Amino acid sequence: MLQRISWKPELPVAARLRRLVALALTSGRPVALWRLPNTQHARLCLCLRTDSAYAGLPPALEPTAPAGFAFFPFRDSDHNPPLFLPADLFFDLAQPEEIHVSAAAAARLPELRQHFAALPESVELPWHVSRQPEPATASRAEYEALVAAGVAAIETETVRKVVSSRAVRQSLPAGFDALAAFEDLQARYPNAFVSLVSAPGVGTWLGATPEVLAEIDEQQIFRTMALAGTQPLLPGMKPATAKWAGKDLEEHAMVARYIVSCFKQLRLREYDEQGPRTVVAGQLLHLRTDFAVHLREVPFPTLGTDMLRLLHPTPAVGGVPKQPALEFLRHHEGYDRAYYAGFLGPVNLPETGVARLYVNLRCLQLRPREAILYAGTGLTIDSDPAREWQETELKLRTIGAILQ
Ligand SMILES: C=C(O[C@H]1C=CC=C(C(=O)O)[C@@H]1O)C(=O)O
Repeated sequence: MLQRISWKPELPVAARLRRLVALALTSGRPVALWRLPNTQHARLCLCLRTDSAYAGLPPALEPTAPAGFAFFPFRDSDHNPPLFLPADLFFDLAQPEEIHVSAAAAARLPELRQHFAALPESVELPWHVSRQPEPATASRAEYEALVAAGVAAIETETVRKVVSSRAVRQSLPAGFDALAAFEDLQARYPNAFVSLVSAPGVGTWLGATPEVLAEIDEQQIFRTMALAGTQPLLPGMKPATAKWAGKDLEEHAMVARYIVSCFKQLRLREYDEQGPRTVVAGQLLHLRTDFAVHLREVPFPTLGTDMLRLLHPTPAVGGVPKQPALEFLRHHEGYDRAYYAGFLGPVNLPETGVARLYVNLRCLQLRPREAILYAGTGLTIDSDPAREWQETELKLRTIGAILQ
């Protein structure tokens, strides 16, 4: 249980946010900031017990599970530890005069207040930097060869779909400020889940993702979505009348069928399926099918937890069948995705029983002088290497916009 306390009400909100982030970073602790889609205010979760932030299994989504923020890699490895930041301090910019603290934080309040007060006004934010080497970045020819290898694997029926991806390194513009970039992302992409996560051993990640992985809302409705199929949103275009190629429809259908197969594994028939329909994500259009289960109407209290563990990674970021597709990526992709295409979001924070986990797409990793941007594309038998390269270029623009 978190308790509310008054916290420096005289400080302007932006200054208070910056200083709370500084409180975490200057003491080597992890911190997560996020803004839910179609909401106004960001939230912050700060964890005082750094050792307890490293998780094993994906988080439980039941109301009895700890309150905190999950940040999971695409695949489990010692290099990219899964994180669950138990909420010791929670700050909601909608209620800026107070913060919520855990019992552990309440016991250390004098020390925290002192540290906070001692921070200089224009404190430098020492963002965490990943200890992993910079990932290899594919040239156009290398990426097209990867796509061709993916198509060949589909032709030989090793896989039916695989999502290839690449990383790009870009210098940071002079005076780049991650908190200002987080604000910029919120303004640019009101319907995205916008995040800024910084943790020891993990580094610092910024993103604006359109894809829900597993959500339980205030009405106790479990939701997930199939999001796949991409085209640019051109000026004057009406999303509802967008035409889709067979390749996009097929790529999308494989994700939707996979979600249905997860429900089937759990022997759950009472799900609602809507779509596919065209949705806007920044300057892109995607095909989306929404799935919902009314948890109050099915005797399945662990559905969210079980679905999360079955879903990740979905064929929107991995492939079909799952294991051969992941093997293909391990052998051919040629770089470490780290937290790109992993998942992130709050669990029981602040509302008990509400969890919102998203796929970490349209994201970048921050290094001292550069950013590493990530993007991928779903391949089917009809994929054309040049078009898939172009699609990664388009997807990179979403997060790349904050580096201009
Ligand atoms: C893998 C990514 O997007 C996924 C989500 C939507 C559309 C996708 C596609 O059309 O390929 C991808 O499955 C990415 O943005 O890096």
